[in-house]
Amino acid sequence: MLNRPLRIGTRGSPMALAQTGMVRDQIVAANPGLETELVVVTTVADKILDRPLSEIGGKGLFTKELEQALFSGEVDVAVHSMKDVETWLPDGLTIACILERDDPRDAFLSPHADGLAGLPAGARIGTSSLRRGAQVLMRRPDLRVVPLRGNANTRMRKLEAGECDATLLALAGLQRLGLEDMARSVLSVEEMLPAVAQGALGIECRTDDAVIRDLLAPIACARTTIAVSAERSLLAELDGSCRTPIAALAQIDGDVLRIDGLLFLPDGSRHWSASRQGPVADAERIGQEAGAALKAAAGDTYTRHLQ
Ligand SMILES: NCc1[nH]cc(CCC(=O)O)c1CC(=O)O
Repeated sequence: MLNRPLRIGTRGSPMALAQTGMVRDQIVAANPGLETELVVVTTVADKILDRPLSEIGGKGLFTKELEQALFSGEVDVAVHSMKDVETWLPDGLTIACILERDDPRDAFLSPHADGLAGLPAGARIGTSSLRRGAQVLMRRPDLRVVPLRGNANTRMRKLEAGECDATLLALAGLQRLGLEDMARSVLSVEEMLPAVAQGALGIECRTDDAVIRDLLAPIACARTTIAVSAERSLLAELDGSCRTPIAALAQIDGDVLRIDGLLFLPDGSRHWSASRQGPVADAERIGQEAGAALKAAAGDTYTRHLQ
């Protein structure tokens, strides 16, 4: 047991604060009497709002400052959207706990249509996500993708102001903000395969901090941990840079895990898909094989344009 308040590090965006509050409630419910303190840490992703993150480059744009706060002891745990956690963590830190996944799908927001199919040719989809942009263009090459950055609230404001005709946001994020009514529809995973780990929250801590790990263990979700490990193995195999549009979703049915992955050229003109399934116990290997299959399918194009 910890005889002082648990210091919980979080980004300061409305979505980050909402989800960290939910995680804190779960930690306290599992550890009655534990006191907590939120520590808001500003990351590069919160500071640079006028350029796509894929252009800013570098790894860990959402996580680096939180990880520094973990190393310095300023915080004991950091709450992340697993989607924002880089493929390889720094030595000494670990994701000690992944919580039960929320809906991994993307929501469609637009004053003009109920879904992608309802948009007229030339309509502008606002997104700075290479994955969403490439996937939209793959299905509707007649649409235009325009950059749209900022947190979810900012993006909705820009949509209302007419900077674009439609946008896509993670449904889980909208739900955590209590704004799921803003969604005109939810895109099926066949129409828009989600990002690796979308909808899953994780808690990072110092690897050797056994006291903290014991506090977190009871709220971990085994199924989500397995699904996310398969998806992250796919990502690791592709060694994705932030210029690489990749989508992947692992789903568990009984003892069987199935993973679907997609790799695209950013303009959606080409794509490669791979699916694998097998026993849940082999999650990492299945993810890795699907990643290897994607890489092999893309061949030269991968080495030249995507790596
Ligand atoms: N890139 C920012 C980000 N990181 C995680 C989510 C959504 C919430 C989640 O996946 O847990 C979002 C916003 C979005 O994509 O709409």
